[in-house]
Amino acid sequence: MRLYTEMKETVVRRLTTFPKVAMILGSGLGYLTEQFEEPLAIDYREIPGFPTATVEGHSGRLVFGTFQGLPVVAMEGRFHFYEGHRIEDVSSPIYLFKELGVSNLLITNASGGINRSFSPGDIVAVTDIINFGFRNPLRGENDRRYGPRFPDMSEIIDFAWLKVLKSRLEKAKIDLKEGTYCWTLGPSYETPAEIRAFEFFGADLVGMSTVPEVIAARHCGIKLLVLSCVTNMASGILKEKLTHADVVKTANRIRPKFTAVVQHAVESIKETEQ
Ligand SMILES: O=P(O)(O)O[C@@H]1C[C@H](O)[C@@H](CO)O1
Ligand code: HPA
Repeated sequence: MRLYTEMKETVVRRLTTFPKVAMILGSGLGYLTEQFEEPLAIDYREIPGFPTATVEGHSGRLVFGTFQGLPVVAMEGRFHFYEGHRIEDVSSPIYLFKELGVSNLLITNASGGINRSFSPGDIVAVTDIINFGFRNPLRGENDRRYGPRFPDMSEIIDFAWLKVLKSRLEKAKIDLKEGTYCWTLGPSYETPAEIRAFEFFGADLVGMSTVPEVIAARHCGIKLLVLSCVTNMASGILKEKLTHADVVKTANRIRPKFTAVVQHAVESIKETEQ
């Protein structure tokens, strides 16, 4: 699509190395880019056709650099449908990554825990998704250069990548849970009745992002891993009020653990390629 080529051209003018790995950093998780060597930040407003990030905890920059010895790019802040973006704009960064030659994408988010065995501060590898946002970024004409009209969704993540990550984390004694993420539109948090319904349908986590990005990544064939930070128990479970300030606070509290898990996730890419 012309738009993605234009985005790429603008970005490429500033780059010396093309990224191999891309990351989307969820609410309060943008601090990860502090670990990048030789960082280069490009404001979303400089990229033609790129939406702007409006949510607190999402600073709105693409940060390039080296992380664990690999060339990477991270979105400090993502686009949510509830911000008023068109659904195809929410997923547009994925196609920019594809144009840049990215092979592996790590999507992260903050979420509410529905599964009672989860606690705030847990990190969960998302192994499946439920689209209760009822929007699909592939609606409209299909651009066959990126992928098929009807992409398969039977395995949303790269399980070989997850397997290596799990074995590394086990050795490092870092806990990683697994679960299904359910997307709701937001921006209001869910009601307790909605959470009971999502639980009935098999959801372990609830959040307001990620699913459009996953669909786009599957469409264009980028290897994917999804890590969710449980920032709170979902509505009604603990009888407490939910606030975005608390979401960002918990994401910050687990900074060392989250950073370590992402380091292992990127190291794992090297092992899956051996
Ligand atoms: O971008 P993510 O999914 O990490 O952010 C979550 C969902 C909402 O945007 C916000 C609610 O607190 O955090
Ligand atoms: N619901 C939806 N999105 C979220 C939540 C939640 O409980 N926590 C963080 N993002």
